[in-house]
Amino acid sequence: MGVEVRVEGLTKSFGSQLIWGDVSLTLPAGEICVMLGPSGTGKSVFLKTLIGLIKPERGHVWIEGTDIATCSERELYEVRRLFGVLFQDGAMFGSMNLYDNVAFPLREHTKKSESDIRSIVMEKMEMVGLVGAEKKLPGEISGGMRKRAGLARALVLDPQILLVDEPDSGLDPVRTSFLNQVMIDLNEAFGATFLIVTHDVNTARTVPDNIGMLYHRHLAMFGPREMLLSSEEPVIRQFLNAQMIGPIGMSEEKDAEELAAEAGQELPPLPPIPIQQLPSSGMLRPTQRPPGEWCREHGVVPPPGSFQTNTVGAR
Ligand SMILES: Nc1ncnc2c1ncn2[C@@H]1O[C@H](COP(=O)(O)OP(=O)(O)OP(=O)(O)O)[C@@H](O)[C@H]1O
Repeated sequence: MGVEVRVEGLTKSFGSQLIWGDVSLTLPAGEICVMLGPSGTGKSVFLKTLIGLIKPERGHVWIEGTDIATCSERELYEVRRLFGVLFQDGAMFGSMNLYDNVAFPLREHTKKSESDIRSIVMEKMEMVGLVGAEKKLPGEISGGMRKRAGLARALVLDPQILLVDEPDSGLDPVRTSFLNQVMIDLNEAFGATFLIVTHDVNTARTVPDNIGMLYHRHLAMFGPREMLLSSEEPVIRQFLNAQMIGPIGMSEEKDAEELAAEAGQELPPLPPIPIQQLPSSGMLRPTQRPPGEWCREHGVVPPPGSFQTNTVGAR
């Protein structure tokens, strides 16, 4: 079972540049969360702060009673064992074949025998659909395969928390869908807590249990998927529906002139909320809520056509 990550009042600047301030949210144990936001809003900085690679000026990141933001190096080393991380480019060693890349954390951090290492590596390679590619070098395979190899490597130490930075960058929509399915199946199998940073609106709409969005140096919203997909909040509505009308412009925020030019323009209606993607087993994951449950519990009427199986992006 994954562990909860509780973020309280987190603030980070580089010099005089505030990246984001007063960010508070909880990644619930075992759930899949997605963090969205226009380019440059500090999503990668947020991931790095969660594993203590970047120190915030203020705030806390609580994991099993340890505050990553203020703990000692020794405590940090211990807590980091709970994490698996997939960086944007897969961060593979170019001169090592995939087998050795995936085996690397086991050889570095454990005293396991080579035969134990082999069985773990092959198990994870199978989970991400890479059996048969063990001898290939990272430069000889596609971007999608590199991401899956990175995922296999992030899993070998059985992490309780998995951080994934832009799994879809550079992938076509079909490969993105495959990778999403792999992550959902892994969440079902291991129950780790997932945080996925993405720009892909379809991924954000169909994969996670919760969605957050960083915008304009703060956390604009964080909550259950159905809450954000039914939200009328302009920034959330514009981003999750990939629309041009709204407060977000090319340079993050539109200026007064741009906003005035849009005054009176009618916003398109909210599109239907798709069904959340299921694991390959076809059963709900342990932390997955039935379609429409959040809306019913909160008296929210979802947009017409919501939760019908034929919605684009749903299975
Ligand atoms: N180590 C650093 N020192 C100084 N500034 C940094 C550092 N790391 C990131 N930044 C700045 O922080 C801001 C946020 O960067 P970050 O990469 O987190 O954005 P992002 O939301 O992940 O963007 P994208 O979606 O384009 O990947 C950028 O302006 C970046 O230049």
